[in-house]
Amino acid sequence: MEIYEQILRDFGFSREEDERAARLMKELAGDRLLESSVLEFIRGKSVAVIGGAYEGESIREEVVITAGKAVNKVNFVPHIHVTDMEEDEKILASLEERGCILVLHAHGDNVERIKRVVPVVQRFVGTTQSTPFDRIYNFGGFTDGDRAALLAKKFGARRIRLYGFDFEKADNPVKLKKLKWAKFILEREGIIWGPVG
Ligand SMILES: Nc1ncnc2c1ncn2[C@@H]1O[C@H](COP(=O)(O)OP(=O)(O)OP(=O)(O)O)[C@@H](O)[C@H]1O
Ligand SMILES: Nc1nc2c(c(=O)[nH]1)N=C(CO)CN2
Repeated sequence: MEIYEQILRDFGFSREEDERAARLMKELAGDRLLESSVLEFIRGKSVAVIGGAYEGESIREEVVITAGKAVNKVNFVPHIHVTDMEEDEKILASLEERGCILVLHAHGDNVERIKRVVPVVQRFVGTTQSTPFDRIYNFGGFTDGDRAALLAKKFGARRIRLYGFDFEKADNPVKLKKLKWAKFILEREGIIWGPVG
């Protein structure tokens, strides 16, 4: 069984609702959806991916990708921000204005966020965790952090370093279960290995 199907079962998510959310994102964004080629600049670069447990460690990589609410913990504009839009839409609009490429993820449980965020941003890369279509992409992964790392891998990062990834640190059981999947996916992709995290 593919990982996505295992995740659907594990959490009781619905593929149909994920797909409906992705179609809604497409409808609301239309030709404001960016081609994935805007991410090609990653090729050959060292990439830092910043996760939710980030505590200000210094970053030396050429490209910085923030994941989800981790963006609230950095004091600079990342090159790319990958999110299922739990952050305030004003933050997302402001990041875009300041040159950050937004990678916005549609899933069955963030339909209200799609309706709220898509109208207030200009252009963005849209993603789904189900079947991709028509400029709604699936670069792999599940949580914001592992999706960000898989995106870096897909676009040919020379090296990927994770900051703020602590797979044991969560304030509720669902979050902990999500982090377990993130770890599993990152290990399977060879982005982390052994007893890391
Ligand atoms: N201890 C941690 N707490 C939160 N996130 C973590 C942690 N360790 C790694 N991460 C990664 O950092 C990402 C961004 O963290 P954040 O706290 O914003 O989570 P989130 O917005 O709830 O993410 P998601 O919606 O993907 O669950 C997560 O998606 C996860 O992949
Ligand atoms: N349907 C659905 N998909 C997801 C969800 C979620 O809560 N529901 N959460 C995610 C990362 O937090 C990623 N994908």
